Amino acid sequence: MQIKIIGVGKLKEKYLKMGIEEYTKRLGSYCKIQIVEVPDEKAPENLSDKEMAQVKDKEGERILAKIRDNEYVIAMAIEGKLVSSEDLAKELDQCGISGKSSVTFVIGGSLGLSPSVVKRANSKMSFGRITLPHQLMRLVLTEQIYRAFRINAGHSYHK
Ligand SMILES: C[S@@+](CC[C@H](N)C(=O)[O-])C[C@H]1O[C@@H](n2cnc3c(N)ncnc32)[C@H](O)[C@@H]1O
Repeated sequence: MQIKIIGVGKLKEKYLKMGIEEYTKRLGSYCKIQIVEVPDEKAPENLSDKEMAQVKDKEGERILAKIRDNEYVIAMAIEGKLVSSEDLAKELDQCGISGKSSVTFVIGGSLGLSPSVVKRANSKMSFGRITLPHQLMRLVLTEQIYRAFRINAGHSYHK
């Protein structure tokens, strides 16, 4: 299976880079994993609603340009379907069984995802009603994907 994570902006913090590197290395035994970064738009505090929508739309266009037609897209969204680690494992397993071998997770920028990306997504997944910074979300998601593969393989790790 091919897993792609699309995120907005470059990772800044060393601890996040190190964590993501560790889990992508571990995931190498289970799938092909690719992290794709698209450039972010400047989003100062005082943007109007219209300007915020424009920022999200521009980032959204860049995200959509990285998604091929055959990819099963999971949009990460606070208001999406609440899932457990087992639910994520099941969704990935189901993708494998039904021949969807390219699964792409999309994480929005600081203002969230554009409606066009949400429309393209096959499902909308939430890790709880808390707001995680988008760069930390990349690390949490990488760990959860690793956990999901361990669960599906029946390997110890998940508690
Ligand atoms: C800082 S958050 C964006 C906050 C924005 N107000 C919103 O409602 O989307 C950046 C991105 O991280 C992801 N994210 C943050 N917390 C999440 C959560 N609890 N569950 C799923 N995705 C989350 C989403 O993809 C979101 O677009």
